[in-house]
Amino acid sequence: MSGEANPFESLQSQIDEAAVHLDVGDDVIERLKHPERVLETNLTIERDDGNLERFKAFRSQFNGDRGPYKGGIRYHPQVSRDEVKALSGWMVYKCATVGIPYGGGKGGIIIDPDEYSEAELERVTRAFAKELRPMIGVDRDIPAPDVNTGQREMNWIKDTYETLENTTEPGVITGKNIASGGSEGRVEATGRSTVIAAREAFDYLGKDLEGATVAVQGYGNAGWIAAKLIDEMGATVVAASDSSGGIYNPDGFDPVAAKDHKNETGSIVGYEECETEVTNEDILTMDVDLLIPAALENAIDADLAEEVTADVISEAANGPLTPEADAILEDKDVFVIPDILANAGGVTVSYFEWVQNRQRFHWTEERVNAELEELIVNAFDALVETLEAHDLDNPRTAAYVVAIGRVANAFEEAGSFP
Ligand SMILES: NC(=O)C1=CN([C@@H]2O[C@H](COP(=O)(O)OP(=O)(O)OC[C@H]3O[C@@H](n4cnc5c(N)ncnc54)[C@H](O)[C@@H]3O)[C@@H](O)[C@H]2O)C=CC1
Ligand SMILES: O=C(O)CCC(=O)C(=O)O
Repeated sequence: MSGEANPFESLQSQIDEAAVHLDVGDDVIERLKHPERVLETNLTIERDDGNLERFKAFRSQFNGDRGPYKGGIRYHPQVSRDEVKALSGWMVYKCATVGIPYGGGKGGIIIDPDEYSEAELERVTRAFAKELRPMIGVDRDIPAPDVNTGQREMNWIKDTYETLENTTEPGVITGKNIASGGSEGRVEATGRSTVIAAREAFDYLGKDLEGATVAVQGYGNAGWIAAKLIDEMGATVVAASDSSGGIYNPDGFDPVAAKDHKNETGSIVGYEECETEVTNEDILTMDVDLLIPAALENAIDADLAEEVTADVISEAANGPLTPEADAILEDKDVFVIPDILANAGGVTVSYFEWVQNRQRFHWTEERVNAELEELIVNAFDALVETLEAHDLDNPRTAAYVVAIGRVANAFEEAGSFP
């Protein structure tokens, strides 16, 4: 977590903003602002040099009213209990926004994966999977990738779970590689929904995506795929950054070649098509039509928000704006597609993966992408309908109005259990 804002408090204020537009009791809203439970655990593994090292890890199960808890696992030095709580809450409202039958969860380990060998990371991951085993399950809680985790870690968790449970249950985790039961299109899904949502927003605002300029903060799974796909849609990616710095070419550059450069050198910085190096702040305040923050929370605070010049922001990252920044951008008429819709492609295709695992069946990539497209477009339409029906200015508030309504409805319909 970067910056000063506490993401859990940001989540709660986003819920409060929407709650005033809903006919849901304060007691129910209060329930929807806190996780049901949080596991805090310590993982001790043997380093390659024979010494032991301890890592703190978390799994937050925020709300299960609409289905099993669902959400990724993050490896990062700045993981914290409150960050994991916030991320798990955003999962609840994300799944409700796109209408998939899940609640929300999220996990994380306080670790910088760059400092450890692959064998050490496998031991840490398997130790975490052992701790998670009693609380996860195909109908209970289904983890997935997030920052610094991917197919490799998901495969290890699946294998540990199945070994300890003496079963084969690939649907206990999503984001696996294809051979281990993964879905076509999952790797691309987060970036794909980010650009589908952006395309819909441009259409809604009467703006042309063809030739529109784009800046992307963060060039990992979500960011680089968004850059590649928006380029394929006819927009021009002029700037991008990763944790080492940023690159800029006013005429645009090839996002795939920039990714190749990152794969070869560890960073996009130095990519030859972009002679100009820029800071992350430059990227976020650049005069572009579309800004895609795809790194971490709190990337844009109030001060930076004053400087933002993009017309549309599509939030690939979770929680990239502080609440103060959100309010400033609303005043400036920047159309912000909230994370709980823009990046919902990841969990949506995770849902498709889980469905395929349960069916013991494999969908084509065409089918995955077509079903994803339909769900994201429908969710965008519901957001716009709510925005207009409630005369709201902030698309995030509209998304929360839709999502909280659905979660509260599921809770109230379930009745009370003594
Ligand atoms: N992987 C997924 O399926 C999903 C990811 N997300 C969100 O997308 C965001 C990015 O996640 P991934 O792409 O999966 O992670 P990743 O680990 O693949 O990539 C993260 C990228 O952000 C960059 N970065 C980190 N700090 C930065 C900084 N201060 N400035 C600029 N770049 C910085 C890193 O260098 C890296 O390029 C996170 O907020 C995550 O929660 C959301 C939905 C699903
Ligand atoms: O694929 C999933 O289940 C969750 C992805 C995730 O962690 C997110 O959407 O933030």
